[in-house]
Amino acid sequence: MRIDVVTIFPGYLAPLREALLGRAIDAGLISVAVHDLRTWTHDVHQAVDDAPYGGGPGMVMRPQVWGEALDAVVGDVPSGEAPPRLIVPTPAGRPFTQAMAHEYAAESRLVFACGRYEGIDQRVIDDAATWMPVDEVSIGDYVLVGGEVAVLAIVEAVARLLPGVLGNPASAEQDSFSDGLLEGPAYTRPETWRGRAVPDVLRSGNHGAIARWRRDRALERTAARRPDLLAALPPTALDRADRAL
Ligand SMILES: COC(=O)COc1cccc(COC(=O)c2cn[nH]c2)c1
Repeated sequence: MRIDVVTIFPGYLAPLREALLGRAIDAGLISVAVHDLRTWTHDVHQAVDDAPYGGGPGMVMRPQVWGEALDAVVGDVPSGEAPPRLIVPTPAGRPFTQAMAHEYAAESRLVFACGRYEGIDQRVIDDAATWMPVDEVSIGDYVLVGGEVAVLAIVEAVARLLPGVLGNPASAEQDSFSDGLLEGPAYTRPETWRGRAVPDVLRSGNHGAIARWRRDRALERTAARRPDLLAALPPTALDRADRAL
């Protein structure tokens, strides 16, 4: 997978080259190119923003700069080849989910546009949408200073789904949300720690009982923390034993 990121703070994306993702890049599973948006400014101040039409606080990112940047970064899409998907992290976006992470993992190329200030001039999005799919996505209901942190989160969530990136692919299959529920509690040695023992069932070797116990804990946690996920489950997802909980 080829990943391009356009940002005014390229250094913010350095963590992509660490650890797991760094190894995936070295293994050639992912290529990451980070581009400084100011490359496409032409004034001495390298201005990337300007005052908002209609007034109001803050600044808006200029369309000319972004337009040239995306033209250059995306480049000419060879005919017959699918264009890359442009992903723009924004508080006003569609919620990013594990299902979307799987969709993105199937793409051969992703381009990320990191907005700042009050955002990018809407015409950049509207223009880009005429020649590639554009997703405005939110990683949560809060406001960051810029899209870079969101790109780190999205790239990590997507990259770990790519074959060969995770040492143990099974753990991606048993992710939280993979069965629509939150992951339950996990334990490792020692058997007792600060007077707290590991639940006996987990040491029983009874795999049926262990699976039941884990599902019960996942259902309890989901009901307590994310009743919305429980409500969204298809009726067939809960068996009789689940309902008895
Ligand atoms: C068209 O899109 C834009 O103009 C994006 O502009 C901005 C402006 C400020 C901050 C951000 C970064 O995203 C978030 O804060 C965010 C994403 N998820 N949850 C919070 C992006």
